[in-house]
Amino acid sequence: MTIITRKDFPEYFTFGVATSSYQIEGATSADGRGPSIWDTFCREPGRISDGSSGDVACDHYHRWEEDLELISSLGVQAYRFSVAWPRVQPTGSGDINPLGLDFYERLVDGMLERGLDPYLTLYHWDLPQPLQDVGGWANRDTAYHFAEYARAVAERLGERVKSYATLNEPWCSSILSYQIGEHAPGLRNRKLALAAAHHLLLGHGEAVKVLREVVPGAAIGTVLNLNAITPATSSEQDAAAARFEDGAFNRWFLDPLLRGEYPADVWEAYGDDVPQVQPDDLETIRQPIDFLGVNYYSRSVVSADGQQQRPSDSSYTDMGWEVYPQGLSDLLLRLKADYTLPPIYITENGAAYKDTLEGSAVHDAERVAYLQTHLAEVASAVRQGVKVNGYFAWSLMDNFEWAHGYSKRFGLVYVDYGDQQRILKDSALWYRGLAGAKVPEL
Ligand SMILES: N=[N+]=NCCCCNC(=O)[C@@H]1[C@H]2[C@H](O)[C@@H](O)[C@H](O)[C@@H](CO)[C@@H]12
Repeated sequence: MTIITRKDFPEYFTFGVATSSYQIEGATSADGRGPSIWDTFCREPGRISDGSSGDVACDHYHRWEEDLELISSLGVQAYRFSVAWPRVQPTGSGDINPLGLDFYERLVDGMLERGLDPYLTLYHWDLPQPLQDVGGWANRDTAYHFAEYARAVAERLGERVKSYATLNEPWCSSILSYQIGEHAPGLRNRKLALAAAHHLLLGHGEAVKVLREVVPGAAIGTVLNLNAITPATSSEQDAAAARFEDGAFNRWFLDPLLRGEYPADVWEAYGDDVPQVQPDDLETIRQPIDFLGVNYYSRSVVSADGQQQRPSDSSYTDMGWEVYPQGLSDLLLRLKADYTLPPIYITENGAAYKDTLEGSAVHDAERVAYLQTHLAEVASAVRQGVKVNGYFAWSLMDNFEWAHGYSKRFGLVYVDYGDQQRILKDSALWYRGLAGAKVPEL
């Protein structure tokens, strides 16, 4: 296995850890927070595999200082977190809740006091429920409400926040949520899903306009989950299926954002389900961004019969995702070849494994290997000329893993949900050795 060290990365490279509001904060009714679609979804029987919710999660809302100390102890330079829209604007429009903004102001100032760069995500899936009551992202108005929410956050936090990402993984917020139904609001309607995807992209564009006005000195971008996609065999049918999957999963978001157009082949295939696009929408969506966040976990091996293939010579994480580090460099080189790109951050990469607590240790060798091999691919892509400015491990700590509840652990830090103890896993110790290493004299 390639052993990587700090000198495999450029001097400017940022190492960080990432979380999201609904997955770690808990305190879902504290200080004026309104209900989100995930509060609703978790109460619907059968939606969450262990019947849990984010009501308590990692109790980060109350333990935020301890957690900032924990992040700082990992030697990272940056912390990627998200703001809960329902804390800031409980109904999703109209009145702003100052107590909600107070929490994030405390958090950001706490980061700065510890020398941590705040990387803020405005939307990591916790849509205020009142907006869903009138259609959610399938309703075009939500895009405009999102921009006003972005204004409220940026006006309070300003340029103390180094980096503002508008969305996290719009594919998940639309297709996984409105078509596949695995995530909140749990609908199964492709037309609504494609409308939601369009309005998420439109909301991104409207928010970029607002952020350019309010925080002109901050870096502004967005975050996509992207896969490397491989045909199962060399047959033309499988190659065509892989091309379509790439169009529907990757390009459906990359092309509007970076080229101002939807992929024509996929658009054609969607027929009457395609979204209603107003004349200026794509110009709004394609506004220049200062970075593109890429969340990479695995690759897709696609066959014409639609079956997800599981190559037998690969290993798999506890999510059943293939461990395929080369897919990350393949993806980055493909992005460089096919698009005019802003700098990239790997805003999420990590793995769930069945962790066991042994005294006060967790020997998560598989996760260490996963991180090492994927970071080696990032270093390789950088050597090949891809402008990658940083890497955020998913996740700082075990947390609420959406439809899997607390049954899947992605953290570098183990969370004992019984007493909320945080325990560094071997992967945290390993990551500290890399992220916290002195930058080599050039
Ligand atoms: N069917 N199906 N799905 C295939 C694609 C699912 C992709 N899921 C992600 O990327 C989510 C991202 C999220 O930001 C974070 O909040 C999640 O905790 C991690 C781990 O799950 C990843």
